[in-house]
Order: sequence, then C-alpha cells, then structure tokens
Amino acid sequence: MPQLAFATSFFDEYDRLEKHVRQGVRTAMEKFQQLTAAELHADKGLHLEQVEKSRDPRIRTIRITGSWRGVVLAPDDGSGTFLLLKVLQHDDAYAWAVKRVFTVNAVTCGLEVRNIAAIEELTPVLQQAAKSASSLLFEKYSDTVLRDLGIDGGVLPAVRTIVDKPQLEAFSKLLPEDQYEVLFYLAEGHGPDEIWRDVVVARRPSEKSVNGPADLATAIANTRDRIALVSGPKELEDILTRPFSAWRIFLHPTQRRVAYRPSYSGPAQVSGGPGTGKTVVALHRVKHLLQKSDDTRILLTTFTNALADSLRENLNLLLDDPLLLERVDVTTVNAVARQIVDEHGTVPALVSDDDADTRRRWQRIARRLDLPWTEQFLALEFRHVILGQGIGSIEKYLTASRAGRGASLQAPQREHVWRAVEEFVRQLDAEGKRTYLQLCADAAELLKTAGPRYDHVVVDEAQDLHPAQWRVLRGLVVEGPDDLFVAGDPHQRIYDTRVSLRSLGISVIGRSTRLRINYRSTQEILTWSSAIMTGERVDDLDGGSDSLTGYRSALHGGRPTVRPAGTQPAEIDAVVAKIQSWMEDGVEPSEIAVATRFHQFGSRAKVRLEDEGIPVVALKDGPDASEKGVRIATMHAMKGLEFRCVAAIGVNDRAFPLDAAVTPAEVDRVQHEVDMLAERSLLFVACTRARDDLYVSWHGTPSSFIPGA
Ligand SMILES: Nc1ncnc2c1ncn2[C@@H]1O[C@H](COP(=O)(O)OP(=O)(O)OP(=O)(O)O)[C@@H](O)[C@H]1O
Repeated sequence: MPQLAFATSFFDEYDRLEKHVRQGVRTAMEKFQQLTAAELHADKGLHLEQVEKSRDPRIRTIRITGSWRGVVLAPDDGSGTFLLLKVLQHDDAYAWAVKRVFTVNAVTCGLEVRNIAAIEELTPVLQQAAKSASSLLFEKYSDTVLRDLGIDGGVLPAVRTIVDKPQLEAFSKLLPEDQYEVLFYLAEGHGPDEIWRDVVVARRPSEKSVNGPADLATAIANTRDRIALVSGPKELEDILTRPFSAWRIFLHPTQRRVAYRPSYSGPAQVSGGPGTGKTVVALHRVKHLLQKSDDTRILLTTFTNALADSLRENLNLLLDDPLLLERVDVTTVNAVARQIVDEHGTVPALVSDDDADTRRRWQRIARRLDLPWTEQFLALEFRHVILGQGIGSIEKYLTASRAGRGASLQAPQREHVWRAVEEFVRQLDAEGKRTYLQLCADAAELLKTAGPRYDHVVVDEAQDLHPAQWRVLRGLVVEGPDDLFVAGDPHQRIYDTRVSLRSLGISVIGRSTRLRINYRSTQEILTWSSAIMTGERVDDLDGGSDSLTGYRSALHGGRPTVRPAGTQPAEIDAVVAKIQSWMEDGVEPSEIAVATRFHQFGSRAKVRLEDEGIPVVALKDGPDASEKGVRIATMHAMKGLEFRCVAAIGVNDRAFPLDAAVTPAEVDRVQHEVDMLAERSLLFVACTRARDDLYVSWHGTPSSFIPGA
C-alpha cells in the first residue's frame, strides 16, 4: 500500500477551504490509504495525472472537486510515498505545479522545493547587475565551502549575484529552504563551521544512516519540519479534522532536537527571542517525558495564571489523552508554594512584594527607626539580598555577599537594615500576612524536610522568576537527569530580578540551546521591535550575555504604524479607528489586543470602544479563547501571549520609562540600570505579541524608547 504524507505548504490554505472542498480532500486521501499504486493510477474519480510542461516529472494533479485540484509529488523510484503539496483552484494548481522542482539536499538529506522557473528567469538579469556591484554578499566563500553546506549547482549561480541582505531576503521564497537558512546565517556573519554544527547537522540524519543520496521516501522521512507522514486512518482523521496547528506537528530540527533528546544529564535550558517557539518546545518536552515512563509526574509551571491557562489549553491539544494529562500539574510557582504551605498549616493573607502599600510600610519603618535609607532601598535589600539568598539570621546577613548591589553596606549599617527587616516581618506576622516571595521562601524551607514531589519540572517564562521561586522548583524535583527543563528569554525580563541559575545549584552548562526563528511575527514587526533593545547588554540566566543576532522571521507583512496624537482623547479616537479598520479587514475582535502601561488608560479606551459598539473584554477577567471581544490589557499582562493585531498605546515619556518603576541611580546605581532595561523590555514584549500588524501610539512627547523617536 502506498504511504501518504502532507507538506506544510498544503496547510497554508487547508483551514480556509470550504467544507465541500475539505470533504473532497478527505475522500481523495482515503483512497491513498485504501488502494494500491496501480489502482490509484487507474482510479477514474481521482484522476492522478501528469502535469504538462511541469519541470518536475514526478508532479501530478488529482481531482478534489469540479474546480479544485490537489498537487501531489508521486514517487518514480518504487518507494511508494505520495506527498500532497497543495490544494488550489484548477488553474492556480497547474500554474504552481509547472514551476516547482523537488530535490534532495546533498548534506541535510531533506526534501527541498524551489521555484525553478523564477530562479532561471532572474539569474541572468542579476548576473548582469552583479558585474557593476562593488562587492557581493558571499564573495569570501568558495564554491567548495558553499557546496559543503548544501548549496547546489542550480542555486550557486544565483547566490553569486546577491549583493546584500535585502536581495537575499527577496530571494528567500524562491530558494530551497535548507539552503536559504545556510545563506541567511552566512550573511549574518556566522562562520561555516558554526553553521555546519548548528544548522546542517541539526537537520541531517545520523552519520550512520547517511549513505549516498537519499531516495524520495527517505528524504520525505528526513524532512520532519516540513512534511507529516501519515501512518494510518486515525492520524489522517486527526490531521484533516482537528483545527490545524503547525506547532503540534512540524518542529524546526533544532526545536525537535531539544524537545525530544532522550535524556539530559541535568537541568537543560532553551532560550531565544520572542516567538521562537520556546513554549512549544517546553510542551513537546513534557510529551516526551511522559512517554518515557508510565508513572512519571511532571510539573509544568510558569509566571502568571493567564500563562498557566494557555499552557494547559495547548497541552490538551498536544496530548489529547486524559491518562497522560492526569500526570501533569500545570500551575504557577506561587500557586505550588501556596499549596505546600497550606498542607503544613494555614496560608496567611498574601500581599504584594512591591506595591504602594508595601512601600508605605517600609517608609514608616525607616522613619520610625530613623534610618538613612529610602523605602525603595530597604524593599530592594529585603527582596534581592535577604529573600534572594534565603537569609534567616543576622549572622548570615552580616557575612552575605551583596554582589550586584550598587551601594555598599558595612557591618553596623547591616545591623540597622536587619532591624528594619525584623520589624517588617513582625508587622506582617501580627496582621497574619506574608508577601508572595516570603511564601515561596517558606515553601522552599518546608520542602527541605518534606522532599521532592515531581520527577520532572518544566518551566516556561523563566527569566522573571525570583531566586526564592527557583528554590521552590529545585526542592520540588528529584535532583538528577532531566530534573529541570527551563525555557526563557532574558530580553523579555520585565521585573527587577536578576538570577544566576548556577548560584542556585541549577547548572545548564553544556545543556543550553538558543532558538533563532520567530514563528509568530512578521520580519517587519520584529525589526522594528528589536530596535527598542538595540545597544543594550542583556545578561542571560547563566552568567553570560544574551543577544538577538541571527534572530529572524520567515513571515512578511506591512510595517508597524507609529502614530503621534496631540491629546489623550485624540489618541483614543485614532486607535478606535484602527481597530474598526482591522475588523473591516476580517480580523475577529478577539484576535486584537490593546496594550497600555496603565490600567486607567486601558479602561478609558475600553469605555470608548464599547460606545462604538465594539465588544471588549479585559484580559485580567480571564476570558477563555472563545469569548468575543477586543482584549484590553496592561503590558505586563501581555507576557507570553499573542494576537493577530496589537495596538500598544500611551507610549509617551511619562509611561516609558516610568519614574516609579525605576530605582534612582543615587539609591542604587546597578539596580537603576536593571530597572531601565526592564522598562525597555516591557515595551519590547508588548510589541512582539503581534503576529500580523502592530500599531504604536502616544500623546504628548513620545517615549525615548520608540525607535527613531
Ligand atoms: N515549529 C513551529 N511551526 C509552526 N509554528 C510554530 C512553531 N514553533 C512555534 N510556533 C508558533 O509560533 C508562535 C510562538 O511560539 P511560542 O509561544 O512557543 O514562542 P515563545 O518563544 O515561547 O514566545 P515568547 O517568548 O514571545 O512568549 C506560536 O503561535 C506557536 O504556535
């Protein structure tokens, strides 16, 4: 019986096809599972026929309905795998089919497609233009170097004409995917050896199985990031009837390598810019770990409730098996800490570690004890030094390292600070209260005697977790292989914590991977948003620094709209008009988000949208995915989420940087820098939530973070 496979290009349109066409696809595909190759060729209804003048003799069309055709790659080597490439209207299907050629990449052994007609047409024109160019993008690499990385003879002449990165980008849709990826990284300045190791080997099957050129079926099986093989009727049903989400099926080779590595000898980390699929990798890692054994228990955890909800929803999609889901707890670190403390007594009322009430409490204590420090300084000392290192006594505090703090404290000064801390804790105790971080510190202590309760802990959005929260996680899991799997992006650190995992006994050295392809936003949104962070040094979770080099998207769209307004009402009028125009273009209200720095501004925008009859919901009310309405949220609440269209409004000099969120340099110079970076990251996070369109506006003076402002 032939084998059936689907290419990603098929899914580009499938979800948009009308019901009867989708039914036609299903009927046709079932035949590929029921009939022999000879019967398929003879089937009158299917009409499997060669395409006249096609550049690839293996391309066939099949009849789906009266006017719809499928384009199929049919094996000519007896290997028996049919690959469905496209479903299009009759003429479009033929136009697509005649221009394409499929080849097997000599080094990755994957199947690639190129628009050969366009490459051949453009190459002579570009060769002519290249003669007068002062330099060429790939001139420093010999043909041998390029060939060794998989650039083949059909592509090489075109590659030799490319003068700069925009021209390479313009070629991207015509070139074979694996070859474009190599060229992109060379153009970004990565060396051939690094590209061989990180890009080519990641795609290549193991050395042992590479034995001469691959046949079509092997090449198809090797191309798991672009082709889904269907093993039986259940899988076919699954692919064609469930809402399609590419991330469930097609992982980039680097994503797959990280998620499905049989085992890590200790904690492992995946990092990468926004939208690079870190959450997707974390979810697949959970799937892998569950499949390793029948009784493992896993904690999948993250920062906020909204993120935990979204992880739970996506895990349901990925696993679709109640028995597997039963073995995973999906919740926030604070919620786990609360549960642990609850089991050992009653949880006190919880208060924020850093809100106006807490600051006022520190202020009163400083005044009463006649201390020379501001409330900000004391609060920071408590959070970052005392809770950060889990210090429980004056003796420990007197000798504690205060590395990374901007002002030094001698022993007598520390004794004064300690008195303030004791008073702060005493007051909260007397009122039956605890801050969230105190709760985590308590839970971490309790776990020291209670012992671990999970076999694996998988953490998403790890960059903002506080050391006290890390200690809870460390204590929850049996130390050893595959204990912790951590996903995070230091560029998205939006709170004031900086953590070195190593200092917490969590070393990911040698088990850390960076993802570089953004699957969410268009390149235009990415370029604009990345400029917010340009020139900033960002520390990673492991004592080094993190960069966005080589970070790219294969998606394209319009440039972000940047819109000044004279007054706040005028700014709101403009965003209402923008939302109306998105909706007129067919964007569902629930696919639109309005992000503001301040709650209040969001509420005003909400009232105004409601006046216009546009449905609106506040994200903090926890709407589920099916609830209608434009989402209104603070920028902090946008962390980890994504929307088709995002309007980031009120981005003026009063909101970014926000004075109240930034420690003055005279209080703590180092913390000042950390806070300023977190402010930038917050705008970066809000803007990178947009998939197709980004709109940024302000009234008054624009924030200095706005690129080009
Ligand atoms: N291999 C893939 N194929 C198709 N889509 C993918 C793939 N990987 C990720 N995506 C999609 O890209 C988007 C971003 O993925 P994800 O949320 O995992 O990224 P992230 O790195 O965790 O983002 P952020 O750090 O910005 O929160 C999601 O819509 C996800 O479904």
